[in-house]
Amino acid sequence: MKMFFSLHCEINKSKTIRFKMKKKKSNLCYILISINLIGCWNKYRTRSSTGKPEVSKSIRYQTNMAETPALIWEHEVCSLLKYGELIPRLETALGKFSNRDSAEVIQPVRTTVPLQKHSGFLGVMPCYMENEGILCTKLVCFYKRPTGSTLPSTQATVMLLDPEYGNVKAIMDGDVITGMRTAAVSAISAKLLMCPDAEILTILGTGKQALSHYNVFTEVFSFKEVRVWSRSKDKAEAFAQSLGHHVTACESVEEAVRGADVIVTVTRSTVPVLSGQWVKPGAHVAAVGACRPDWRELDDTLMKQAVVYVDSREAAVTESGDIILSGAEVFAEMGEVINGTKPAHREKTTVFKSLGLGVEDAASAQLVFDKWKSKAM
Ligand SMILES: NC(=O)C1=CN([C@@H]2O[C@H](COP(=O)(O)OP(=O)(O)OC[C@H]3O[C@@H](n4cnc5c(N)ncnc54)[C@H](O)[C@@H]3O)[C@@H](O)[C@H]2O)C=CC1
Ligand SMILES: O=C(O)C1=NCCCC1
Repeated sequence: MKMFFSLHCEINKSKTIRFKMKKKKSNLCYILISINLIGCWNKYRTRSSTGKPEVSKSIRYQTNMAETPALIWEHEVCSLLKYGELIPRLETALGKFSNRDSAEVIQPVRTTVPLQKHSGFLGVMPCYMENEGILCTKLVCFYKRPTGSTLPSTQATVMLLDPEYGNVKAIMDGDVITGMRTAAVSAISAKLLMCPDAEILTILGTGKQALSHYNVFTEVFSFKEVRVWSRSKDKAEAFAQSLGHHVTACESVEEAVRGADVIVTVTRSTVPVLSGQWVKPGAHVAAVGACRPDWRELDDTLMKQAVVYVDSREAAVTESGDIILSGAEVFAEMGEVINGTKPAHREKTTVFKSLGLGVEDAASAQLVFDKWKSKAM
């Protein structure tokens, strides 16, 4: 085995020898690979019989045989991901993203494939963080569901890859990651942009994102009052009751947002639901829905009176109907505020338009994987 291996390396290293021995090399490589595979399989079998089906990295190097990817299910992601650890990782990731240094983050605007027959989209969200050795992609389907539909409006899967070998290291549930990282980023926006004495939180929408936003906002901040609104009063009441007695269900958007210091919009609406005329001057709005260029949650009045922050400038002018159709100017990325290169106008009415970034998924997935590995050891 040893003799064959060194010969193999020589051939790989020297282009001249490769060229001269071309015919021989391909035959030889064939034999070498076969022998390596047999060697590898023997090692694999030995380990399997001891209960640990893993191929060592050196064997993988010779054969390009990958370890079996870890499968991390929803309940595991749920038990591993905690806002206390997630928020600092996301702050770092957003700061790096806004540096536009390709060794830190390469993350294009997501590719979106229309699923016309099903009124939905497949979003492909890759991200490479070279300095941290993180290569990740999320696949997320999201839909415009009709009223009363019980089908999920978003479903996601996240894949972590080894950037050197190209194999998949882990496939994990993406729904909990999407719920938690989106809410955590909104909480970061509020930490930076809401008035320091904020007392009233309003959540418009009562779905998955509404719940994750309620969870993180009440974990990180101490609001005196929480209000929720849904198009159906019954739904708003059921949601409020599921959260506890201190949450008020409101009949109209206006009633829910008047006087609120922080407003979270997490609806599937494609037309404006929140009007600037109801928003208290100095309030902070975290706008999470309306992630298509022709979808809206916020009206022109609000978009024009607010200082607009985004997660990504490129994504904002490609994907956000609220920004594109209102003609509002983007003032800064959240990462620029984190880096101190743009100010946080806490005293003004602010909108954080969230679209969701692959870099947020990458940072979250790496955190899940690190914790999963340390638990498995
Ligand atoms: N910015 C980001 O990173 C992310 C954004 N999203 C978006 O956030 C929004 C909420 O997502 P989920 O909570 O997962 O969805 P969900 O389906 O669980 O909840 C949606 C809520 O919106 C309400 N709703 C539906 N149509 C409405 C309308 N026309 N007007 C007012 N309310 C309406 C529903 O009753 C429900 O309360 C979606 O638009 C989704 O695409 C989702 C994930 C990440
Ligand atoms: O970032 C995400 O994940 C999503 N963004 C907008 C639409 C649904 C998923």
